Amino acid sequence: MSEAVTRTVTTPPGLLASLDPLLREWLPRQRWFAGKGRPVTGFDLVAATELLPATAKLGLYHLLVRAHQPLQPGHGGSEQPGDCYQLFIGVREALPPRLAPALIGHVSRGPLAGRTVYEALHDTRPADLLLEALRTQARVGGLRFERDPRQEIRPGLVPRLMTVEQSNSSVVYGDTFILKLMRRVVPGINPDLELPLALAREGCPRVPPPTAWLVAVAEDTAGSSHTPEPYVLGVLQPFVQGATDGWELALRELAKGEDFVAEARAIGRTTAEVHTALARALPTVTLGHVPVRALVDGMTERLEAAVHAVPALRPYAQDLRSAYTALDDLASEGRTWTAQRVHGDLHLGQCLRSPAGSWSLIDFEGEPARPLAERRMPQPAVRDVAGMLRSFDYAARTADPPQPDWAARCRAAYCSGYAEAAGRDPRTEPVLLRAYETDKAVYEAVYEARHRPDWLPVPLAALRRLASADPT
Ligand SMILES: Nc1ncnc2c1ncn2[C@@H]1O[C@H](COP(=O)(O)OP(=O)(O)O)[C@@H](O)[C@H]1O
Ligand SMILES: O=P(O)(O)O[C@H]1O[C@H](CO)[C@@H](O[C@H]2O[C@H](CO)[C@@H](O)[C@H](O)[C@H]2O)[C@H](O)[C@H]1O
Repeated sequence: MSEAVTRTVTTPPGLLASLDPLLREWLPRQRWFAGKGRPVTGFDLVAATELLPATAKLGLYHLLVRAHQPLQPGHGGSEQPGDCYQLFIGVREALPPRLAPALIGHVSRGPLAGRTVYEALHDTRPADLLLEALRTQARVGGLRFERDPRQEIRPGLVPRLMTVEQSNSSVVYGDTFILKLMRRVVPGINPDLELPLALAREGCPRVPPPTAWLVAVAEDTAGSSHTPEPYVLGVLQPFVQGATDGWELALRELAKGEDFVAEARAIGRTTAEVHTALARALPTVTLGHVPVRALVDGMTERLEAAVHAVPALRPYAQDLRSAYTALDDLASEGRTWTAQRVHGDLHLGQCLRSPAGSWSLIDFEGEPARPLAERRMPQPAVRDVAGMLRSFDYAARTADPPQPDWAARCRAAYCSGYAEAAGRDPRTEPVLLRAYETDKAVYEAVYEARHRPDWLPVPLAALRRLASADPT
């Protein structure tokens, strides 16, 4: 094992002020920027670490910045603290043409005046530096690069930034590892590291085990906690070579007019294996009437907020509420459910099939918009099942004409596969399943209205079905 490299570093005063006007314009254009639709009016520096001095030919700064954004209209027009983002700022005299898409801008004042700054993850040297820091377990300023000492990282793997649509940014190293760098970050334990680590300890082969990770200790004055909790900023894990994700595969089969039942069954088995391992690895709790009431209240609140944000939901709202009250009624009759840690945002895109045909699950951070504490709470495993059932429906609706029978066959096969591996069939819990499917489709309606309005009819069609007396 290599010795940890510890460096203390200082960053030039006035660094953020000099970048401010450029970042205000650049940040909202990034796919991973969570505050779309509201301008950025300024920044607070949460942490800054110099990874390469800007005095050299190539400089590199690691920044955690909190973006100020005015509140939505109707909230008095004042500003809220806003989200904290992880940025990798490269500094050069001028950008070579291959880095043109990475340009942030030309700095006109302050310590970097006259230099060009850019998104450094596009560049080989900064990406190399991150892997090397993880390999050597470096400590730089408040940044801690850590790794599982049992896993080897070969030096010199060639990096490439992934170009897929994603909520964070990932760099693939030599088709051997993938480093996911979180963008919107909050202090505290991130389930995207916590759950794969717990699954690796259980020996669950269905989730790539974290090889190394990056955390930061930073005092954030906007945070409520006085003892600063570390931020989990990145996770390195083995890259599944030649993998196809379930979404891509499902669409391909649909286009060919082929069934997807064998794969749906295999994904069901995989989900159940992961759930079983999570229930062994981390605490489970029994949900009685009081916690179920809280759950139902949460679902109802999300529905009310969604109806406000997406008026097209209004005609179904009353009937959808009944999906939640039915669950509450069961709980008041004395029914209880086991809750455990779950994936939290499971859909076909989170299932990877290796060329040999085995499935893995990725991306355990949960629905990014929900608070961390909520994402880490034990929940009925049916929640993930509901997410997958929604995903088969999504896939079937991209076909022209939509293929509801295809979806129904996949949904049944998925539940059968789940039952084979878990020893319990999610369909024996129709009330719970309907409540969670409704909650997910409500989330999707808001997500689509915000990000992909053309897709809004997909969750709306599902909500129409779920609002009917027989939602099967
Ligand atoms: N271990 C892995 N092996 C191969 N590809 C992966 C792996 N992990 C993630 N990917 C690819 O990277 C994409 C983004 O990963 P994900 O964890 O879903 O990031 P995000 O949360 O930013 O959406 C996935 O859709 C998948 O294509
Ligand atoms: O990309 P993330 O994993 O953060 O998830 C978000 O985006 C997903 C879309 O990319 C969204 O998923 C919805 O669309 C999928 C098809 O593109 C479909 O398979 C899912 O079932 C559906 O929920 C996801 O909800 C959102 O959190």
